[in-house]
Amino acid sequence: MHIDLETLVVTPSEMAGIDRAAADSGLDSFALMERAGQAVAAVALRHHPGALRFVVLAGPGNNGGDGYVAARALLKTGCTVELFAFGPPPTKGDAGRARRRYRGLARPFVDYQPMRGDVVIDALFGAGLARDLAEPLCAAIERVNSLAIPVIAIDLPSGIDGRTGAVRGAAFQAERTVTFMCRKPGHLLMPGRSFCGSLEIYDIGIPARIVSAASHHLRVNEPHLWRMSLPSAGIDAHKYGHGHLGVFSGGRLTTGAARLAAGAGLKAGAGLVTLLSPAEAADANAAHVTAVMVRQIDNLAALRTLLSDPRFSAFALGPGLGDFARARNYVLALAESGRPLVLDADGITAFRDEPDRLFHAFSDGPIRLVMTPHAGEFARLFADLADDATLSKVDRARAAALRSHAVIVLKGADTVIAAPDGRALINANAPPWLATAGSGDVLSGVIAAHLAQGMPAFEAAAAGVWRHGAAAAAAGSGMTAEDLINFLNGFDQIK
Ligand SMILES: NC(=O)C1=CN([C@@H]2O[C@H](COP(=O)(O)OP(=O)(O)OC[C@H]3O[C@@H](n4cnc5c(N)ncnc54)[C@H](O)[C@@H]3O)[C@@H](O)[C@H]2O)[C@H](O)CC1
Ligand SMILES: [K+]
Repeated sequence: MHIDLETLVVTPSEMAGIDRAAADSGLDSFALMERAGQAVAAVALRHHPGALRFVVLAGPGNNGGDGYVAARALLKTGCTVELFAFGPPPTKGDAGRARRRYRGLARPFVDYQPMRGDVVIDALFGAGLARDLAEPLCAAIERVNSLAIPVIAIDLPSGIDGRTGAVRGAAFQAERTVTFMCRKPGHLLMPGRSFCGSLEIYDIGIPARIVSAASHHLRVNEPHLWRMSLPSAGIDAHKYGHGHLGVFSGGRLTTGAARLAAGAGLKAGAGLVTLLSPAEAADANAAHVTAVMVRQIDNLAALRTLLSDPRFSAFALGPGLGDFARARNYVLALAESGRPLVLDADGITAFRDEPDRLFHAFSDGPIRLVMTPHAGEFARLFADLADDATLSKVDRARAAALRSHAVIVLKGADTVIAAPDGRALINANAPPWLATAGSGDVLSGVIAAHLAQGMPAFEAAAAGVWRHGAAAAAAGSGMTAEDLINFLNGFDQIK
C-alpha cells in the first residue's frame, strides 16, 4: 500500500509518539537525529556557500541536538561555525551524544551578537516548545529579524507553536525551514506559515507506516485527495448529472453577492443555475444575467413548490441575503427537503441566537450542510470554540463540524475544511490577494455547484476551496471577484 506522506500533517505530540514507536520498532533514534542535522547542514551549504559564519543557536532539547549535529557537519567542511547554547546543555540521550560529538566551542547564548553576514541555524526549540519565550530569547530573535539575517530553522522557527501556528512571545522570520517526514500544523496555519519561509521536508528514515499510523486524518488540501469524487472522474462520470443549483438573492440593493455565487456555480460546472429572487429584486437580477436564470421566490409556500421539483439538486443561501427571518425559514425548509446546502454569510448569522436549531435540522442522514464562515461568523455560531485560546484552527473547525453535523469551511489565508468524522484539511494554495470583496460569494457558488453535481459534502468543499485558490493564483494580483470566476478552470485541467 502506498502511504502518502506528502500531504500528511502531524501534530508535535503525534510526532513524539512516532519517535517512540520508531524507537520501539528497533530504529536507532540517534541515527534519525544524525540524518536530521546532516540534512540541515546540507541545506545551509547549498543556499549559503559563501556565508561568513554559520551561527548555530542550540536549545536544551533534541532540537538543539539536531543543531549540534549540523554544527559538527559544517565544521567538517571547513566553514566558520560558532555555537551558542541556550539553557542547560543537553547531557543525556541523543542530544547529549550529539553535543559530545561536536568538538567546537559552545558559548553562552547571551554572548551572541547578531552581525550582518551571519547565517543563523535556529536549533533552539522545535516540537517541544512548551511555553512563551522570555528574555533574552525574544530580544535576540527580534534583533536577528531586524537585521534580516538569513535564518534556517530546524523543524520550526523557534517561537512558532507547532500545533497551532501561534507565535509564542517572538519567533524567527526564517528564510527556510527544514522539517522531518511530514508537515506540522504550525507550518501551514497562520501566522506560523508566514514565519517558515520556504519549507523543505526531509525523510530521516522513519517508515511511512509508523508515521501514518500515529496521524489523525489531517492533511494539506491537494487534488488527489478528492479527484476521484469529481463529477467528471473517469468511469464514474455516468453517475452524475450536472445538477440544478438554486442561489438565493438578497433584496433590491443587495443582489450582487448572489449573482457572484450563481455565476461561479455555473462556471464551476453546475448544469443549470437559477437565482431565487424576491419580487423587489427580480428585475435587477434579470437585467444582469444571461446564462443564469431568475425565478421569483417570495415566501415559504413558493419555496416549497420549487422544492417539489426534484431537479433542483443543491442550494446556496447567505451571500447578500439580508433578511434573517426569511433566511431561517428557508434554511429549515431546505433541511426538511433533504437537499444539500451551502450556508454562508447572512445565512450563518441568521442563526446566531439559535444555532442548535440549525444543527438539529441537519442532524440526520448523510452530511448535506456545508458552512463557510470567516472567523467572525464562526464566533456567532460557536462562541465557546472561538473563545477557547487553547484550540488550534483545526481543532475549532473539527469540533464545530462534529457539533453541527456539517462540513465546516473555516476561511482565511489558511482555510480549514473539517468533516464531522474528524477528517480535516488545511488549504495552502490561496494567494494573499484572494482576500477581496465578493471572493467568499464565489467560493459558496463553487462548492454549491459541486454539491449540485452529486459530490459528497467534504470533497465538494475541499475541491471548491482548492479551485478557488487556484483561480486566484491564475488571475494574479489586482483581480476582482468577477475575474476569479473567469479563471475557474474545468475539472479536466486540475492536475
Ligand atoms: N522524529 C523526529 O521528528 C525527530 C525530531 N528530532 C528533533 O527533536 C525535536 C523535538 O525535541 P524535544 O526535545 O522534544 O523538544 P525541543 O528540543 O523542541 O524543546 C524541548 C526543550 O526546550 C525547553 N523549552 C520548551 N519551551 C521553552 C521555552 N519557551 N523557553 C525555554 N525553554 C523551553 C524544554 O524544557 C525542553 O528542555 C524536533 O523538533 C526535532 O528537531 C530528532 O532530532 C530527530 C527525530
Ligand atoms: K527551531
